[in-house]
This record gives sequence, C-alpha cells and structure tokens, in this order.
Amino acid sequence: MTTLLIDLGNTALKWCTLDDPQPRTVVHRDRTDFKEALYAEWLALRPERVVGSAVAAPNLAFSMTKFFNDHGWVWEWLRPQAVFRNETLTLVNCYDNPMRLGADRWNAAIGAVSASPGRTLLVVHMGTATTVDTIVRESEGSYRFEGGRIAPGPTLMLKGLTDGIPTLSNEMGVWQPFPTATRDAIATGIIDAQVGLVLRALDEAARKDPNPLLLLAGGAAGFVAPHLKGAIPELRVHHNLVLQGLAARAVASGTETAT
Ligand SMILES: Nc1ncnc2c1ncn2[C@@H]1O[C@H](COP(=O)(O)OP(=O)(O)O)[C@@H](O)[C@H]1O
Ligand SMILES: CC(C)(COP(=O)(O)O)[C@@H](O)C(=O)NCCC(=O)O
Repeated sequence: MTTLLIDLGNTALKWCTLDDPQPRTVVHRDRTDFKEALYAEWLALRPERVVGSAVAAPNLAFSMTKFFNDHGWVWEWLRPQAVFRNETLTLVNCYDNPMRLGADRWNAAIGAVSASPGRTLLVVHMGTATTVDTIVRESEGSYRFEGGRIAPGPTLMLKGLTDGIPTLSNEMGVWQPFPTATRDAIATGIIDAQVGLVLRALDEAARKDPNPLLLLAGGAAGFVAPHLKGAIPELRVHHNLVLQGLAARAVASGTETAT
C-alpha cells in the first residue's frame, strides 16, 4: 500500500511516500498553476492513504482534501498532540496549549528525535518563519518538547525592512564584518539576527543539557548555515524533518497516544 506524505508550509509543499523518502518540493506561494501536474503525479502513484501536515494555504489544503475524497484515498491532516508515543520514544509537548503548537513544528520534532535519538536537540527551521525549538532528552527514549522561538525568516526580514522603509532597496548583499554598502549592511544584519537567535536559544538549551545537538533545516538554511558553523562545530543540516515525523506517525498509527 502506498502512503503519500505531505508537508504544506507557508512557501513550499514537500511530499514523498513512505517507501520512497526522497522529497519533492513545489513552491506554491503566489502560484496555482502547479496543481494539475502535481495531482497527475500523485494519481500515478495510486496511494491508498495520505498523511499530511498543514500550517498554511487553507484553500490549497481544501482543494487537496477534495481531490483525495474524489479518489477514495483515506486522508489525515495530523495535528499536534499532548504526547507522541511509539515503540522507541515518548515525546511530551510542553506547550501551554499543545494544540496551539504549529503542526509542522510538532511533526518536525518527532522527525528530529527519530533521526537523532539519544540527544537533547535544538531544531532550527529557517523557512518563511525561523523556528528554534528545544527538545530535551530526559532518559532513555523519553523526551520533552520544551518550547521554542518564532521569528521572521531571512526573506521575510528583508520584506519587512523594505516594506516598512521603502527608500531601502530590497537587494541582499553578502555578510561583511564591517559592511560599507546598504545591500551588505542588510544581508549582514539579517544573517547576524538569525545567528544570534540560534545562539541565544542554544545557551538556554545548554542550561537543561550541556551538550545539545543542533539540527538545521528549511529553504533558507543554506544562507545562514556557513555563519553558524564557526560558532557551532557540531551542526547537522538535516532537511525534511516534518516528512520524517509524518512517516513515524504514519507507521505508529494505532499504537500512538493521540491526545
Ligand atoms: N527557490 C526558492 N523559492 C522560494 N523560497 C526559497 C527558494 N530558495 C530558497 N528559498 C527560501 O526558503 C524559504 C522557504 O523555505 P521552506 O523551508 O520551504 O519554508 P516553509 O516550510 O515555510 O514553506 C523562503 O522564504 C526563502 O527564504
Ligand atoms: C510558526 C509557523 C508560522 C512556521 O511556519 P513555516 O515558516 O514553517 O511555514 C507555524 O509553525 C505556525 O503557524 N505555528 C503556529 C503557532 C505556534 O507554533 O506557536
């Protein structure tokens, strides 16, 4: 049986199947012309089940759901939970209201712990937004999603700056220790803001566990990663954690604690 896994974010839709985890990416923001080709590709796979995570584009999610119904595919948009449990791990969601946590952040946390077990993790996703989440290892197989930070991602920072100050050009230059041109000043400000956000969170995570592992993902990760590597030698770029989390939940369905 083919299970289709879908991660619908604010800019991009990533998908794969349970048997073939190689992800495909479609940038959906400001576009609708991709649906026909995408649906044709999905039809060719003849999935019987769809497991997704959606935090954006309700019209697109609705259209996809209708398409799944039209073809008799069983679908689930997986929401955050108070606790995820499978044969190897238990992850507790410490958000004040666990259901208010972004489904992508929760599913990515499950993917992160599944991919890098045995460690306290700082999971950084630099996409439309940058999210920096701490997952503390409590004991063998037992973890807590302690909480995290949300800030604009690099592209949104640039947009916010140039929307708010129209006299600034929206050109992104390169990082410089002492920028002497506007485009470099903007690039350096944005990169340093992203790096600072991660380092502050890492400091706080290190109070809970002295040796956290940083996992970095997202479409904008490549822009910032070179500037983080100097400060954090043990940095792993690990994309598609949401899809990995969905895979873990799809496999665990029936045995997980869905609260
Ligand atoms: N070709 C591209 N198209 C769109 N965004 C891109 C592209 N390459 C890099 N990016 C960056 O990736 C971000 C989107 O990352 P992604 O992880 O897909 O986000 P989301 O999960 O929010 O959909 C954009 O805001 C932009 O900064
Ligand atoms: C913070 C987010 C907008 C990130 O979305 P992304 O940039 O990954 O598309 C998303 O996780 C979300 O809508 N969260 C709900 C609020 C929360 O997590 O507290």
